[in-house]
Amino acid sequence: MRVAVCQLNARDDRKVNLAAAELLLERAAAGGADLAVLPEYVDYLGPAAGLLDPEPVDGEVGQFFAAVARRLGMWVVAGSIHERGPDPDHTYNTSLVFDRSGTLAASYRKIHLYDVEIPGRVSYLESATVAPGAQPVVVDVEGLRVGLSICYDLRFPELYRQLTTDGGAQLLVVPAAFMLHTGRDHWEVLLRARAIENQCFVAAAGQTGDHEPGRTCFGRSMVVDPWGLVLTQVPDGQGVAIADLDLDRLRTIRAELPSLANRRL
Ligand SMILES: O=C(O)CCC(=O)C(=O)O
Repeated sequence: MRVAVCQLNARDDRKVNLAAAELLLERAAAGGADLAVLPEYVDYLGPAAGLLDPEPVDGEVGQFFAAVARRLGMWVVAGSIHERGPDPDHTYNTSLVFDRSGTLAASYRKIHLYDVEIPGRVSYLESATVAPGAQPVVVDVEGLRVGLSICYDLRFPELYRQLTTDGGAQLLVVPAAFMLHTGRDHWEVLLRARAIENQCFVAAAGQTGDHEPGRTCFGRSMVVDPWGLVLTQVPDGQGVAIADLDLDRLRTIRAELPSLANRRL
């Protein structure tokens, strides 16, 4: 299984964002990727006032990614989009997974919402406009078990443990828009920790660069192997990085260092 992580700088224009995402997906497909992962909020990253009416998963944005997946014959994790929420004031932050025929194979609503106040650095109250999901999701991608998550979820190891032990995950995907302030110190450490402790591959696709209003994202999208080694990463700016997942290596690591089997509950 060949996996691509696509690093994007989404702005406040849905049409422009979708076109940029499509270009990155085309690069992933040209590189032979079977599965490509896009970042969180691939449809829109900008002032709340500029957000178009949020749609259901089969709205225009969903249909757009379905068509791209079908045209490229590639699995696509449309990182996350603004899904119509439970009331007019709240959306869901939802990841969509399309198979090679463009059929929606799974969707996952971000469970952990980013409500953080670091004076002078980060001020974010995601729960003011987003309703949380409640259901962890693992999807079968041609025999590969893929656990879904979004951005801030990365700080909650119990979610990934559940995806792995209950859901049988072998690959954990993390679409994100990690900010520069936290990302530069925490992003890679957290991704490698989730990979090591769950003995899973991790494919993490981040937003990069500046976004209105005043948000700068860290980027550094990467694929990590179950030993915690970074197989590939995207430098600053938009781009794609591709890695082959060797499932024999995953099985060997789990057999030789059986920390999942050695858990004491
Ligand atoms: O956890 C972090 O540091 C960043 C999380 C974030 O930006 C998000 O969930 O949108």
